[in-house]
Amino acid sequence: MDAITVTNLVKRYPHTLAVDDISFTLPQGGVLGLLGGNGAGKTTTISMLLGLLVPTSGQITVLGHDIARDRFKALERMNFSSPYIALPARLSVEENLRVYGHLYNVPNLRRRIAELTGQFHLGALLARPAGELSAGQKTRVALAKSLINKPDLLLLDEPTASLDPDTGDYVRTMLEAYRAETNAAILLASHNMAEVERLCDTVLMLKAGKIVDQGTPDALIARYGREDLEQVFLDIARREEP
Ligand SMILES: Nc1ncnc2c1ncn2[C@@H]1O[C@H](COP(=O)(O)OP(=O)(O)OP(=O)(O)O)[C@@H](O)[C@H]1O
Repeated sequence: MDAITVTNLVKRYPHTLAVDDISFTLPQGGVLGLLGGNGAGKTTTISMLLGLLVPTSGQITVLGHDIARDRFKALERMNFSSPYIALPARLSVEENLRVYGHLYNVPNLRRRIAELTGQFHLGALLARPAGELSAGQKTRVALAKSLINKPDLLLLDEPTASLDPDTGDYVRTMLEAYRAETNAAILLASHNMAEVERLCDTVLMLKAGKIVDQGTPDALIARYGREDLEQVFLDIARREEP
């Protein structure tokens, strides 16, 4: 079964066509990269996949459930991390993980929190209010929260944006291991092309809300005659669209 099927999705704001008739699928176990410059429509697309924003038109099916009618059935099997959605600031890191764990009805929550504390090196942060953490520390907590219910689908908006190179590399290794262990599907919006090349098996290039190219990172690099995805991204960003 596909983890995500999006058909003719449109989101129109009063002054902007943020998502302009896009269609794609993400198979279970796949990792899909959503790429595009600032304002291309990545966050809007992710918000619609989560059911936080209502599409102007189009259909979204997540883990077999129509998001317009049945989103709570899908939401319990998915999770997300985004720098744009803050964790409750006054709760400690541990309280945050506990609250989210209860929201998702996680069995053996104490053990799950201990596992994530180890994986994300959160031991020294557990007692601190989430609002007092540095950007990179918040990102690590948000990623731990995103795995609390062992989701079958993980939506990640800029998952490593504020992490130092060492921690970013560690987190990428963890995401690869999580996918390999669980066959989860991952949708990743990122401006880090090396990260996308490493993690994603398929990439969608968005520009002004439209999919202007797509393929595996290797196929795109070959098609544009380039050496890496960063150069492909620049070619696409700088060309005039018809
Ligand atoms: N709440 C809103 N009201 C009006 N327009 C919006 C709103 N949210 C986003 N937009 C517009 O929709 C377009 C897509 O924005 P979106 O945040 O999805 O882009 P993005 O690809 O995630 O960009 P970035 O890389 O900068 O995060 C932009 O032109 C933006 O100005």
